[in-house]
Parts: sequence; structure tokens; C-alpha cells
Amino acid sequence: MTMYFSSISSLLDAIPAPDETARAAALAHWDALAKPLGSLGTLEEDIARIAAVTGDPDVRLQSRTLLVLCADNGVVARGVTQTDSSVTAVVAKALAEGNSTVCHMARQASCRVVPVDMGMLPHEPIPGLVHCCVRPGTDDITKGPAMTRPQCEQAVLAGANLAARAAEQGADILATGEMGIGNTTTSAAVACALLGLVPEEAVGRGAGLSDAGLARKRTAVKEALALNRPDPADPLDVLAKVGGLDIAGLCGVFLGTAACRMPVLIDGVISAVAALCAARLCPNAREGMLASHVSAEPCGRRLLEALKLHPLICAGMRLGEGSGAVAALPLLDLALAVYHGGRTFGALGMEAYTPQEDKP
Ligand SMILES: Cc1cc2ncn([C@H]3O[C@H](COP(=O)(O)O)[C@@H](O)[C@H]3O)c2cc1C
Ligand SMILES: O=C(O)c1cccnc1
Repeated sequence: MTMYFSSISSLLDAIPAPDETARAAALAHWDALAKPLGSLGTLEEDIARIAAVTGDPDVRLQSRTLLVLCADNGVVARGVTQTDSSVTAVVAKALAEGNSTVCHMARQASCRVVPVDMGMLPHEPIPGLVHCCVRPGTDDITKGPAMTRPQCEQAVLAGANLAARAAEQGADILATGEMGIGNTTTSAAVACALLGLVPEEAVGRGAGLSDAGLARKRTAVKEALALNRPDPADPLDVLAKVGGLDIAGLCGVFLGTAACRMPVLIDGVISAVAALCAARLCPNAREGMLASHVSAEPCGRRLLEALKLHPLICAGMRLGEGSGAVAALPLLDLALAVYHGGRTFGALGMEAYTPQEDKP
């Protein structure tokens, strides 16, 4: 794969500040349209956010790509999931064949799906799966670190390079997704470390878990944090010790899109945890992030609050694969239909009004 970024420092250095002139132009255009000021809420904010990150108020989202990073997690050995790790490869194959759940949504939303092996256990060849495998699954975080720091950095850079390649191929926006049995455990551990939460506040049932399984999962997260002692001030340390290759890769996707001045949709908790790592590594990386939905997992809302982002959808979704991110695309299309086609106050012979001038 073409290397666009070869070190974490060069990647972080490549991330520009947002273009506030473009954001102001987009917001001014929303305000000129004949509708109550700010009445499309987060949709207006998001279109302005896209203008700020691209530097262009003429926002277009014709070409969309969903990157689904697939990886396995050693912590599955602790009985923290309903299914075993073999399901990661089964779903990765379905993603590559256009048959997994998100593929059906992506077709409807005119979004290309790119599944990527970031660190799956050995599996049968899967035609169409992009190979970026850093190592075949992580180690069990309750026994030691998930991976080494260099491996974590390699995954972050691979994610950033995937984003850069999508940008080069003409993508206007990226959606983030993942597939990796056990990754709601690693995500909860990363969320606890970054947000200072106790496992009870972050750990949920993931893809489905009994009460006994949920108790095991909380214990596993508690033990992983106590043993590895990740440094909350060092997101790469947290990712390497209690994260996963999918989360590290997604962190890189968020940094890479920011460096390429491209907007990017956050999906559920796994994606949001990666987004928070990226924002902690480089605050300007937050500027192009759009929150699609609030995951039903316990730390879903807290992660978005920490990112200071408003979600477009609150539907109790908890699927992964990038399903929430893809679900937001048609909403952005609706917003753009108004943004580009809506009549201005002037065109309708009305006087524009400003927030300062309340009219009766
Ligand atoms: C058939 C199947 C399809 C999925 N598609 C996404 N996930 C979701 O569930 C996994 C996380 O949940 P946990 O931490 O409980 O393993 C991730 O792979 C996520 O994408 C799936 C899970 C399953 C079982
Ligand atoms: O929030 C998510 O993305 C999620 C939740 C449960 C299972 N898989 C993904």
C-alpha cells in the first residue's frame, strides 16, 4: 500500500486548523435560507463542520467510503462474548461479498464498503479484503498488554494511510466501522482509562451477553486496567495496553482524514473511543468528525460528550460494522438538498432576520 504517512509525528504535524472563514460562510448561508434560524440543528452544524474541515462552503458528498477495520482480540478467552473469534472472519467475508448487515444499508446510501484485515486471526483467503494485518490478533489484556507500542503505531499509521488512499481515490467523506469479536470489551477498557470511569459505567452487553457474562466482562476490564496501568495522558499507551488493532487503526483513520481535510463519520462505541484517542493526540483532528448516533452501550453518550459532538441519530443502535455511520449519510443528503436547493429569504421577498432581531 502507498505510504502517505510514515511516522506518528509527521501525521500529527500534517493536521491543519479548521478554516473558520469557510465555516462562517456555511453558517451564513444556512441563516439566509427561508426557515427558522438554526432549525435543522445538528445537520446545520455538521454541514458547517464539513465546510471548515475542507475549507470549502460548497459542500458536496458525492463519493462516500466506509472503512470496516477487522481484528481479533485475545480477551475473548475470558468468556466476555457470546460468540467465539471465528465470527470475525465469517462477517469479514460477508462484508467483502456485500452481504453483511451494513452492506445492505451502504447500498441504499450509495456508500462503498471497504473491509480491511487490521489484525485478524489466521483465516481462509477472503477475496476483496484489504490486507493490513499488523499481527494475528492481540494478546489477552487481562494477562498483559494487548500489543507492543510499535505495533500500535503501525496500526495507527495503516489506518491513516487507508484514509489518505480513499482521499486520493476521490472520497468526499469517510464512514468508520469495525468488526472484531471482543472489541466492546477493549473499547470499554480504553474508555475507562481515558475518561476515568469504573467498569460498571462503561461495560455493556456488546453483541449480546448473559448476566454472568456481563459480570465476567466487568471483571476482565477491571483486571486489565489494574494490571496494565495505562497512562491516560498517553492515548497510544492506552491503545497498546488495553485496546485493539481495530481501535488503533480507526484512531489512525480519524487522524488521516483530518490530515487530508476530509470529513469522517463516527459510528458506535468502538469508533467513538478511537475518535477520542485521535482528538486527544491532536485536538484539531476533532474538527472534521461527525457523530452519527449514540450507541446503546453504557459509555456511548459519555464518549460523545467528551468529544463535544452532537449525534444525528438516537435509536438505541448497537450493531457496529459502521451501520450508524452509514445511517447518517441519507440525513446529510437531506440537509444538503436544503443547503443547495433551499430558497433564501430574499428570493421569497422576505426580510432576512438575525438572532439579535426577535420578530413578533
Ligand atoms: C454475527 C455478528 C455480526 C456483527 N456485526 C457487528 N458486530 C459487532 O459485535 C462485535 C462486538 O461485540 P462483542 O464485544 O460482544 O463481541 C463487533 O464485531 C461489532 O462490530 C457483530 C457481532 C456478531 C456476533
Ligand atoms: O456501539 C457499537 O458500535 C457496538 C455495540 C455493540 C456491539 N457492536 C458494536
